[in-house]
Amino acid sequence: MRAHEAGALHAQAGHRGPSWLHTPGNVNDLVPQLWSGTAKKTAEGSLVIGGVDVRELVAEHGSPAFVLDEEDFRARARAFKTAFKDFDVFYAGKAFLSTTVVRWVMEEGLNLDVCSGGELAVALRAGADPKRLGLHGNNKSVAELTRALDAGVGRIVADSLFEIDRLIALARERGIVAPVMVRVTAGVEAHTHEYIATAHEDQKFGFSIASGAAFEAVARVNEAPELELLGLHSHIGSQIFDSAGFEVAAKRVISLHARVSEELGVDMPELDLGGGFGIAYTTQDDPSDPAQLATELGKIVEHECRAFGVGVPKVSIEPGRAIVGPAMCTVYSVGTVKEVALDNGAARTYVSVDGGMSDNIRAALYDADYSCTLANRYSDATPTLARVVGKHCESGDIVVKDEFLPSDVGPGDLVAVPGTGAYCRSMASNYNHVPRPPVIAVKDGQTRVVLRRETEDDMLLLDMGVEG
Ligand SMILES: Cc1ncc(COP(=O)(O)O)c(C=O)c1O
Ligand SMILES: N[C@@H](CCCC[NH3+])C(=O)O
Repeated sequence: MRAHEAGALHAQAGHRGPSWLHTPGNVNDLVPQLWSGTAKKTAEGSLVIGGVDVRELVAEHGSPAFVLDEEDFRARARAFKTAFKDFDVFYAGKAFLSTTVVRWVMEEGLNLDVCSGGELAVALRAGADPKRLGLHGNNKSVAELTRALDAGVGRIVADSLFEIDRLIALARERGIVAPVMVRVTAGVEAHTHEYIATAHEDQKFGFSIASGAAFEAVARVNEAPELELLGLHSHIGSQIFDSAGFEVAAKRVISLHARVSEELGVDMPELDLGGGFGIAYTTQDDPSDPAQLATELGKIVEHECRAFGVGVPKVSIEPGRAIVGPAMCTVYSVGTVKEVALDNGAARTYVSVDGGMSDNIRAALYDADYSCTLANRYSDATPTLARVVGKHCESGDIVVKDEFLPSDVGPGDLVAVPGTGAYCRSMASNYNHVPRPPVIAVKDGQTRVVLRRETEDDMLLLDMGVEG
C-alpha cells in the first residue's frame, strides 16, 4: 500500500493521521527503536526475544505475559553506568522491581532508589548492599524510616519538616547519624503529562526553593547532630526529552547549594538530579542516549557550579523508565475483533486482548501512546487501523489507541506491545479480579520466571469471607 492510500485509510477511520503509526507497508516488521535489543521477527512473522519465540513462551506460560529481555536491561544499565562515569547512577525501582532485577542492577554496578517499605523489602531480600540504596517518598511512615535506618540505607531523601523531626528522633533513639538528602522543588514546568511532572510549585513533593522552605529545611538538617546533610535532591518529572528543564532546575538547585555553602558554611558533598529521561513509545519520540545525556548534564552542572563559584559535588541520577521501559514488552492473545461504525460513517476495528488496564494503566491514566505488532505469524492481509483494547468493564480500557494491524487479525493471534517495562507491571492492579500477568525473563533461548502469574487463589487468600 502506498502512502496516499495509507492517508485514505486514516481519513476513512475519521482519524487525523498521526505520523507515529507504522506505515501499513511494514505492518509485519518491527520498528527497531521501539523494541528491546534482541527482538526480531522470523521469516514466519513470529516475534523472537532473547532467542525465545513468543509463541512457545505463551504456550508454556500463558498470556498475557510481560517478556523481559535480560541482555537489553543489562545493556541499558551498563550504558548509563559507563556514560555517567563521574556520577552515581541509581536505578529507580518504582519503574519495575523484583529480586532478580535488584541483583542485575547491583551486578551492573548501579545503586538503587526505592520509594516505599515494600520496595525496600524487595531490595534487602535480594541481598542489596544497604549503603547502595536510597529511600524516597513524600510520606514515609515511621516504620519505613525505622527499617531504613536499621538496615543502614545509604541515603534517605527527606521530604517534609515532620519527617526531618521523625528522623532526628529515630536517629537519637538509636545513637546513630542518619544520612539525609533534602528533596527540593525547583519550580520547573517540565514538558510532560501533568500527573508525572514533579517540580512545579503546586504539588506534594519536596521543599520549594523559591519560597525559602528548602533553605530552612537544609538548615534544620544541618543543625541536627543526629543527621548528616548529604545534599540536595531534585526530580523534575518523568518521560522528559528536553534538557532545558534539567538546565533550569540545575541552575536553581545549584544556586541553593551555593547559598548553603556561603551562609551556613557547609559544602554539601552530593547532589541528585533525579530521573525522568524519556523513551520511545512511538516513532514520534526521539530520546537521547545515555552518552548524550551524560554530556549535557555534566556540562550543565559544571557550568552552574562555576557560575556560582562552588566545587562540583558528587552528582547522581535516578533513571527508571530509560533502563527497564524498552527492555520489556507485553504479549497478549486476541479474543475477539469487532468493526464499529463511527458517527462520520467510518469504521474502527476493535481488537480485544486478554489483559488491559489492569496490566497497563498508562493509556487510561496519562493518555499514553503505545504501538503493537502481530506477534505469531506473517500476514499479507490489507493493513487496517485498529484499536487494541482490554477485557475490563471500562470503555477507557485501551492498550493501543491506533495501530495498523493486518485486517485478518483474529482470535488466537498474539499481539505484542513494546515499551511496557516501566510503570506497567509495577502499577498493575487486580481490577475485575483479573490476575496480574507474570514477568518472564528471556536470554540465550531460555526463559526464567521473574514474577509468576497471580492466581485466583492468590486473590481469594485475601478474602476473609471464603469458607472451608
Ligand atoms: C524521585 C524520583 N526519582 C526517579 C524517578 C524515576 O523516573 P523515570 O522512571 O522517569 O526515570 C522518579 C519517578 O518519576 C522519581 O519520583
Ligand atoms: N508512573 C509514571 C511515572 C512517574 C513515576 C514516578 N514519580 C508513568 O507511568 O509514567
